Amino acid sequence: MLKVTDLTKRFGGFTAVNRVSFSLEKGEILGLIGPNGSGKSTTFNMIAGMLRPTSGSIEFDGREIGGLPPIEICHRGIGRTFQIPRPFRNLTILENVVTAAFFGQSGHVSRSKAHAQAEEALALVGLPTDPRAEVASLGAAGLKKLELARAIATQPRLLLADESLGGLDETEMNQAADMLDHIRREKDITIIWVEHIMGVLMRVVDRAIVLDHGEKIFEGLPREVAKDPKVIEIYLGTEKISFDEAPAT
Ligand SMILES: Nc1ncnc2c1ncn2[C@@H]1O[C@H](COP(=O)(O)OP(=O)(O)OP(=O)(O)O)[C@@H](O)[C@H]1O
Repeated sequence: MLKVTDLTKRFGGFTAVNRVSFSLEKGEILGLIGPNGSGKSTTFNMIAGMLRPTSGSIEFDGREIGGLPPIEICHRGIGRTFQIPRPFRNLTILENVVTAAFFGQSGHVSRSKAHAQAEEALALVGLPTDPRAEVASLGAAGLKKLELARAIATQPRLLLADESLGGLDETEMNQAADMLDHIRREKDITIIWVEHIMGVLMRVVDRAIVLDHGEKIFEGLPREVAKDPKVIEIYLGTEKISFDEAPAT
């Protein structure tokens, strides 16, 4: 479904992402992890169209999408969440999601269809579909859910979830991880999940990729990540540490 080949991004003389390649099969959840500044968001932003790749290719369903504008990428079926939710605060929760359904899909979407899709997305993440429910009533966990609902409402086939658990407590993190898994099954969506909180992530993903200094240093099954010497050395430090106990970086 997605094939990334030799993807590279330079900011001036600094290489933030260096010849990263990976592919993704339909229905998978791929975890993209790595220390701060390792190039996760830059990779993400190139796939979502917020950044133009310096070189390399990004193929989605066999067609090159590298360098296309974000709205075009969204219309082709790639939805994304942002690390820091920025909903329209002067709109209700439902209106925020209807707006995403309305503008995030290619072709004409009727008001009633956008409305129905928004209600479905809100129900899927467990937020109220009550048309009066205000954004101001949401805490950190609720805002993350709204972010997810807005992305789902665009009817993506591939969802890019950017650090969706930051700022949540442990119970909320586990609920959010279960929710992503539920969404994948329910909506048949493929997911790339960028996350710092590895214990929770590893429970849900099918495969993980680890970036360090813009390079891919590991790709494999979640259970193999914690055993990989390069990952232990570069990502976790030399201290013996279990992934479930690993602190958020
Ligand atoms: N617009 C930019 N201009 C210059 N350097 C940038 C720019 N965006 C990112 N970088 C640099 O590229 C590197 C990779 O950043 P990126 O945000 O992709 O890392 P990350 O793994 O997502 O980190 P975090 O976990 O902190 O979000 C960092 O050193 C960052 O400072």
